[in-house]
Amino acid sequence: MMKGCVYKGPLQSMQFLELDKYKKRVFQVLLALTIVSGTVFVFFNYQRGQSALALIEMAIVILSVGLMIRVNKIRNREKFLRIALVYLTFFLSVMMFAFSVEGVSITVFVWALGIPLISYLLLGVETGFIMTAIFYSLTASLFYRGFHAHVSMVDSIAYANFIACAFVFWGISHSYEHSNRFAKDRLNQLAVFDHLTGLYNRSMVTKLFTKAIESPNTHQQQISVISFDLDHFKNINDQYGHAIGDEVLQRFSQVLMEQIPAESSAFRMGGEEFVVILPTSNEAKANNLAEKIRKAIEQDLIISGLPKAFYVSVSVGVITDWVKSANLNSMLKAADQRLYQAKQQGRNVVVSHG
Ligand SMILES: Nc1nc2c(ncn2[C@@H]2O[C@H](COP(=O)(O)OP(=O)(O)OP(=O)(O)O)[C@@H](O)[C@H]2O)c(=O)[nH]1
Repeated sequence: MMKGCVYKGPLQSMQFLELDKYKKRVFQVLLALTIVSGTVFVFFNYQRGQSALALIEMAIVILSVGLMIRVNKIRNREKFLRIALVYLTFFLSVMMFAFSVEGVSITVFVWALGIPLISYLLLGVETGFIMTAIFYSLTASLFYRGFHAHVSMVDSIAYANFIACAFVFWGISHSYEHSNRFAKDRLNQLAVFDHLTGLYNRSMVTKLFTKAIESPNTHQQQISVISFDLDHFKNINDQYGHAIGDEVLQRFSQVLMEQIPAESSAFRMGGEEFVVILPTSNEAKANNLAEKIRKAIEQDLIISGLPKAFYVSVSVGVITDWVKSANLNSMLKAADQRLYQAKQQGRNVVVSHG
């Protein structure tokens, strides 16, 4: 079985992880809650003579209003995470300041339970973990500094409950964000790659073709589309079963990945049909590549579990066009017509004219 296929297409440079909409929503909710509760606390703290705290709270309310107006326009994931990190650091520092104010009620520490929740939901697993570790440690030291002298007054069971609760909140936030990321990665994978062969799936053709022709300095160049269709594949399934048929598809995909150059991409279009997009190409280059792949497949294909090697061949259609006039649909259509001619000519051939 083929494992760990190396993708040669321009995957690395593509931003698949679009800005998580839910993180944006969490941020908006946090901002809204900060504006409402912050305004209440500004009045409350001003009334009881805590003007320094009231002033800092007012600053965070104003900052939150500003961000609330801007946050919807942020499209870039990294930028969003940077802003969220700076905001949350400021927000949690204000919380720490509130914990350290002289004469503060012990109940104010209950707000610390929200630290892992907002850190993980906004910033993800790694940064969420670091933020929680830092601000939980600060909370613990501020609690110790303010209350250790009166610790006999504190109900020790309530104290233990609070600590246990803090760790439960941390653990749940961590595992939730972790499984959420796993599910998101899996979804991205399913949306992009064919599950059997690991090649790009059909839905990626338009995206990667557009990316190839829109790359800088390609305007004066040519691009090729190569269509492949395994010959008499139905016979393989009928003769050896679908599992062996699947293995042939995987082995062919492996050959494709080994042969195509780094800047190109390979797709499984469905069944036993494959396409390669070859940027910065010309007719000779595309033809040579198609021939090389056809010959590589023509060799004995050794499949595990079978008593002897058997032959597999592929028919190929090639089309090359100038990038400035290239159109994906017409190129795919032309490559398929040539592929059809290859089948008509008896299979196991490359057709690049006609
Ligand atoms: N094992 C396996 N078979 C598949 C898969 N998808 C499609 N097929 C089979 O691929 C076969 C395609 O057969 P045909 O379209 O008749 O083509 P062919 O036998 O290759 O004949 P030519 O293309 O004319 O050479 C069918 O038997 C499908 O069931 C798959 O994922 N796994």
